[in-house]
Amino acid sequence: MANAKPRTTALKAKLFEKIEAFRPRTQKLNKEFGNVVIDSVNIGQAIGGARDVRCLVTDISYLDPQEGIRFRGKTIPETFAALPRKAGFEQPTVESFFYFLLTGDVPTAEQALEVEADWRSRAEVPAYVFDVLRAMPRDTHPMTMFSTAVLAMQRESVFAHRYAEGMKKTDYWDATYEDAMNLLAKLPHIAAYIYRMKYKGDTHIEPDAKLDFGGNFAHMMGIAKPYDDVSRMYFILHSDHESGNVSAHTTHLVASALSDPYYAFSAGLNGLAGPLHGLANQEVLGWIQNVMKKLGGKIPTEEELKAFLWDTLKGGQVIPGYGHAVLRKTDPRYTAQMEYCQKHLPDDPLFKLVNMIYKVAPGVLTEHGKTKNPWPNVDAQSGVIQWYYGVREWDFYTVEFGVGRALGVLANIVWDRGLGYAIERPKSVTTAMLEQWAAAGGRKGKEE
Ligand SMILES: CC(=O)SCCNC(=O)CCNC(=O)[C@H](O)C(C)(C)COP(=O)(O)OP(=O)(O)OC[C@H]1O[C@@H](n2cnc3c(N)ncnc32)[C@H](O)[C@@H]1OP(=O)(O)O
Ligand SMILES: O=C([O-])CC(=O)C(=O)O
Repeated sequence: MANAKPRTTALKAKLFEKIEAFRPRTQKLNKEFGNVVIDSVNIGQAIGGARDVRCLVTDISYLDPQEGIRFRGKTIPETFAALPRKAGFEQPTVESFFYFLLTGDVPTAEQALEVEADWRSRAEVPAYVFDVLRAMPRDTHPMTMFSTAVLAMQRESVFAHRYAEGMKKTDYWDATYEDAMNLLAKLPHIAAYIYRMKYKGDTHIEPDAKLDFGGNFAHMMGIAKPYDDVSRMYFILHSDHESGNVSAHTTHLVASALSDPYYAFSAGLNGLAGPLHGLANQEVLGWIQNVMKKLGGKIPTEEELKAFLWDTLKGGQVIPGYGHAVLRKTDPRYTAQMEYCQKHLPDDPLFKLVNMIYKVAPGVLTEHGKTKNPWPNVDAQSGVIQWYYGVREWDFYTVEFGVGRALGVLANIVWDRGLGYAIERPKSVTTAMLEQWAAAGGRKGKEE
């Protein structure tokens, strides 16, 4: 079994201190205030995907419908401003961000370097993972490959191993942390391997031990600067979006059965692969290319774009990259990437087209009258940047999203185990019960 040796690092020691200090807050709330009502559920929510039901807890990020995401209390610009940078980097390292996400403290440059060294020591991908990937048909979707690679490594799980040996409940967080760190350290290599196996003639670039997470990913992808900074920004922006989104919730749910982080994250990736969630970023590129193809390769006018948006809606399809289950304004992750494009690729034709969609689509969606949020989400802008730097195989984009999302969902399940969260098991009811409660004006008795 690889990577089974328990380690002590400053990050782990700090995390332990934080978890120990936090536990009494959760325990007190649960024991003394467990009956305090914080929400109620109506029939629309039971049928409609539990929208807005407040029944999950996380302190790692919070999504305000108007303002967008805050990581550990900081907005996106505040987060990027606060984190230390290495000389010559425009963006903070993923390592510094992960330290922040996990502990809530902004690391010093040295503390971020320690995470770098720690991940480096765990980065070797077992050879059988590549064998598994190579055994799959080459036209398999890269998300299927990515999720399979993660699942294949389940045999490495420190959590599963120690659980079988009778690990104490108070140690669950420790084994989860070890798995999370082992897994994170390997993801850039696995993702880049899938990319080059599928799209670059099966030629591969070995990792460079001197590089950080984002830098090494760019290096193994075979893409020159500033793709390293692009990757750092991309992974940080896509990391976490509180707990209710499909990938975070799935990871949390599966881990609540004490399935180890390999099982849980692989499941989360399968949710991210849905077109209403992470896969929307590949759908956006596909949709744009369709517009251009229909117009013989030329950039559409605003009127042509409007007509194409209506065609999509009348065809019963969604406009990918627009709308959101929680957000009611332009996603600040969209804005952050738009600002990057304005600075680095202002004249790119695809960027101009995406800006044109931003000008036209909210009006069309508002007139269409269905969506509660006509504004763009993160997926509307991310593909443009990848395309510009040469990653034009858009079915790969969700794999990059998944590498970023790992940071958030794995940090969350470490804390879940630290705070002793229970197995998740909401109650289901039947349609006949809903009809009965609808006729009675609510569920009055406690009979069912
Ligand atoms: C990283 C991420 O996961 S961000 C989201 C990525 N997904 C996309 O961009 C796909 C396009 N967007 C959507 O499908 C939706 O807006 C979602 C899935 C993101 C949110 O879904 P919901 O919370 O159910 O949205 P909402 O309450 O506004 O939906 C109401 C109606 O508007 C429709 N609607 C919502 N967004 C759109 C859109 N972009 N285009 C067309 N119709 C839309 C819904 O399909 C629904 O129609 P229905 O009543 O016929 O079922
Ligand atoms: O919050 C959501 O439901 C979807 C989303 O934007 C994300 O997970 O990044």
